[in-house]
Amino acid sequence: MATLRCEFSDAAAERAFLRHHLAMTQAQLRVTFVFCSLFYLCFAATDAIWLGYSLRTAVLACARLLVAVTALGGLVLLRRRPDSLPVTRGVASVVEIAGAAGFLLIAALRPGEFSLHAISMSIVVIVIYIYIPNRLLYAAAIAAPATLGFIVLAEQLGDLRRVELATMAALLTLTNVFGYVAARRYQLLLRDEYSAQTVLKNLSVRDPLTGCYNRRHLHEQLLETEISRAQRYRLSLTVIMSDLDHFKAVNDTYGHNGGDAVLQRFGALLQSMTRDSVDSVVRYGGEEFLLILPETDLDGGVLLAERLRHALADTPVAYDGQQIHITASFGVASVDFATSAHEAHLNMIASADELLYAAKNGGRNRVCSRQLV
Ligand SMILES: Nc1nc2c(ncn2[C@@H]2O[C@H](COP(=O)(O)OP(=O)(O)OP(=O)(O)O)[C@@H](O)[C@H]2O)c(=O)[nH]1
Repeated sequence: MATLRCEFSDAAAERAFLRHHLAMTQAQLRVTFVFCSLFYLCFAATDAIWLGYSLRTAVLACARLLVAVTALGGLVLLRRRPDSLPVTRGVASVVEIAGAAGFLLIAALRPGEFSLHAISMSIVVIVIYIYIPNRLLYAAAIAAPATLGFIVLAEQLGDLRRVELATMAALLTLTNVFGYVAARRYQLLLRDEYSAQTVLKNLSVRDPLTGCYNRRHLHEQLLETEISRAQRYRLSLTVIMSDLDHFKAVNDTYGHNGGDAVLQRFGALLQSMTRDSVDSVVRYGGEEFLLILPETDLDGGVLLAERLRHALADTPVAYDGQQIHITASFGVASVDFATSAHEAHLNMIASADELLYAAKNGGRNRVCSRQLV
């Protein structure tokens, strides 16, 4: 975790976290924007009371309207781009900047009430840090300069004694510090909770030895999701069933830990040579692994299986100062949902299993494949 930013150090993990919370973030932004618009608009009444109906009141009304319009424009953008992280972040930052700038203008045009403005400035700072969900760094980069600008305005335009000004500056600095600390704690809490959820989820869907998906996850979700997607878009889907050759002999020669090391290496190889977040690697049985390859035709599946076969056969597994030579056999079954019969996919895994055993019977360390029609 990056301490100051309070974000995951790993950019992919941070993105996944933000995606996970995107709907909640947008809902919070919507409520906040409506509230902030009302807040700015309602206080137009106090402008009229303090300044009467003058040009200044009209300028103030425009400034308030501008903040409200920016916030409402943000609402429209969020509705149009509900899946976009950059848009969500950008909208949050722009509304924060507009709110802070609008408030400074209001304070400058009503210079007689800087003590009251200081209270409102504290609220603005807290809203920026905590109420509007945004990157902590962005919030700090907006709230701190806005506070400084406010103190300069108070010094230039406000009718304040030195001691009053110093107290105001100290209180507003503290508001920033507390706002930052509170926001940081909240961000930490959200990320801790997300990490715990991810660990639990991983425990329930992954095999602890190899980190590959487990068979339960395959049957509960993976397979159905990929088949429905391929059916809907009339795409190809390929599965590869693979099994280490003479694995029992590895266990007998190097012990169970040696066998485990080979399984881990094979699992890692399968994961590293397939596409992240697209292909799925499942530990199907003891030394049997299943690969699900969306948008891949038979030729692509065979090419990958051959690459995997060579990679495993060419690189012995290092274990306890020894080199374990191992090979694997592969069965590749593919369905083209644009052309195949309606029920062709029903026996995909069974077909890949049959092809795997054909490869075993054919002498092992080989690939057998078939297009299912
Ligand atoms: N170390 C270890 N061994 C396992 C694990 N799961 C299954 N096995 C072993 O894997 C071996 C599988 O042996 P067999 O089914 O005879 O297959 P094989 O020796 O690979 O022979 P072929 O598949 O015909 O090439 C058995 O000895 C199992 O005990 C595991 O998690 N760790």
